[in-house]
Amino acid sequence: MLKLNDPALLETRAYVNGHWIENGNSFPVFNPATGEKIADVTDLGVEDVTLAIDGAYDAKAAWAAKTGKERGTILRKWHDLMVGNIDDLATILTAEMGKPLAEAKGEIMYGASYVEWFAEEAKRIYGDVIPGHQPDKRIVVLKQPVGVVGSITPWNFPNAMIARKVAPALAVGCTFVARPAELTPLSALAMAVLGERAGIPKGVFSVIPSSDASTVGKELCANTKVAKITFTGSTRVGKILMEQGAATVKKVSMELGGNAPFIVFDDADVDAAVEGALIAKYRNAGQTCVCANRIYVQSGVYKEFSEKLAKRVSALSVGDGFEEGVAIGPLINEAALSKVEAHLSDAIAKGARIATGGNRHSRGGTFFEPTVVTDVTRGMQVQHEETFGPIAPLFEFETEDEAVELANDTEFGLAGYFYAKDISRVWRVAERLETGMVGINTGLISTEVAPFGGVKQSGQGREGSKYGADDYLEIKYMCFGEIH
Ligand SMILES: NC(=O)C1=CN([C@@H]2O[C@H](COP(=O)(O)OP(=O)(O)OC[C@H]3O[C@@H](n4cnc5c(N)ncnc54)[C@H](OP(=O)(O)O)[C@@H]3O)[C@@H](O)[C@H]2O)C=CC1
Ligand SMILES: O=C(O)[C@H](O)CS(=O)(=O)O
Repeated sequence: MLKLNDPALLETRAYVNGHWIENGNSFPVFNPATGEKIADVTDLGVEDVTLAIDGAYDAKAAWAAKTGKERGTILRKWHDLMVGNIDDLATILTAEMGKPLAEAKGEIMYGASYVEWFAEEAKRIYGDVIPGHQPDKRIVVLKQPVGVVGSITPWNFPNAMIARKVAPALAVGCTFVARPAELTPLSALAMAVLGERAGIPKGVFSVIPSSDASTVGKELCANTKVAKITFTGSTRVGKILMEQGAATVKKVSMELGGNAPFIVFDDADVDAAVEGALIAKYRNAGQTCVCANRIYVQSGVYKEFSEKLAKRVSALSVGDGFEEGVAIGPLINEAALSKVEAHLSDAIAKGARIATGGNRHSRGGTFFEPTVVTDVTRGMQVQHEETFGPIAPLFEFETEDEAVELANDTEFGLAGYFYAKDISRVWRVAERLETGMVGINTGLISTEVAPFGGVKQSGQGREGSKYGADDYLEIKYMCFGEIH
């Protein structure tokens, strides 16, 4: 049993229209570090999903009629409760997802930062007044909430990925039905407990755990009361949802897969680049969409960088996220581990060499040694596929053009990183990278103040920043005639 200051935060019932419900069906949630079952969570069927959508639809008028300040005050209270319960929220998160407790606390603060940001933005959803096109005309543009939002999110950031969506949605007056990943529903349910305490009205925010993602997704996409689908996860599933949503012309926000290049130029600060690579690659054991998936190092610094990186990586501690000092937790499941091993064996078979790591960890289970692989070349899977694990594949390159061409040789375009000092090179490379986000001399770019999102097949829409509310708003143009 988890040791919580407030045991009520370990909620296993579904939260539908302000009611905590059980229906006799449940699915188990396991701790990936130990394999132990944490809890059995209510398993909702499509009829319950429809109930949640109906409730969100019925609640939207009154919620949108509140002032931005009134909605913002409730969101601010929600933020304060998340921060005030950070220890319990992080414990629940580490237990169900596996990341080290320090990273889990970081995620709680990161998720809460979106709630805080949009608590403030709620008062600033401005429209426009446009000079009329005829003497008697006056033109006004309103921004209005899209309505009911259906959300589907992944297991790797089970708090922040929901917070990054629900905060702007509620801030502008939308209502929200959240379906968390089957592997990690407890963080979402804890958010609902605190949302209820913060005063979010019944029906405005529901959490619908389910073991049947496909059926829930189909209902969210098909139900005409749902105005928008917001999704974070793989590009494969994002395409399914976009196709399913097309039948009712659903608005979509898609935060999809990544394949981030990390480029180290000859004029880089190599020590800084090593530190940047450590966080960009090994945060969440490499299970983030903005992880450095490919590391390109210019020949002049290749030996120094690869040796320094391998030395730092070999010292990373692997273990249960609750253990002091652990940097690398377990992978989420056996399938994730198999993908990591497949990418590694493919690279080795095609001539790559292991500089450190390369094996399942002696801890067993889904623990894997943080790994650095050198002599990686274009024909290997790690160049084109997202590994989603603690493997750093190093490619050597000669020229800037070669690096940019290699970096852009992917259907993905979420994040990209590079280290260089020459200011002209910095601008040239940053402008040429085909990504939605670029880290320059930094390996950590995620923040609520900036627009998070991708191009190409990494998705569409932006989350966070002054741009983040736009995804949840419609523009209405009003033309006043006969004004004399
Ligand atoms: N751009 C971004 O911000 C992020 C992108 N990702 C990407 O997602 C992948 C890893 O996450 P992962 O969770 O495995 O991705 P998936 O796309 O498999 O799952 C994401 C969510 O979609 C649900 N889902 C799966 N199939 C369907 C379906 N047919 N209809 C509706 N929902 C469905 C899953 O449910 P369930 O798990 O219960 O089956 C889960 O809740 C990687 O590619 C990663 O890059 C991940 C996080 C952030
Ligand atoms: O799910 C993810 O991978 C997150 O988007 C990564 S981040 O926002 O924490 O960088």
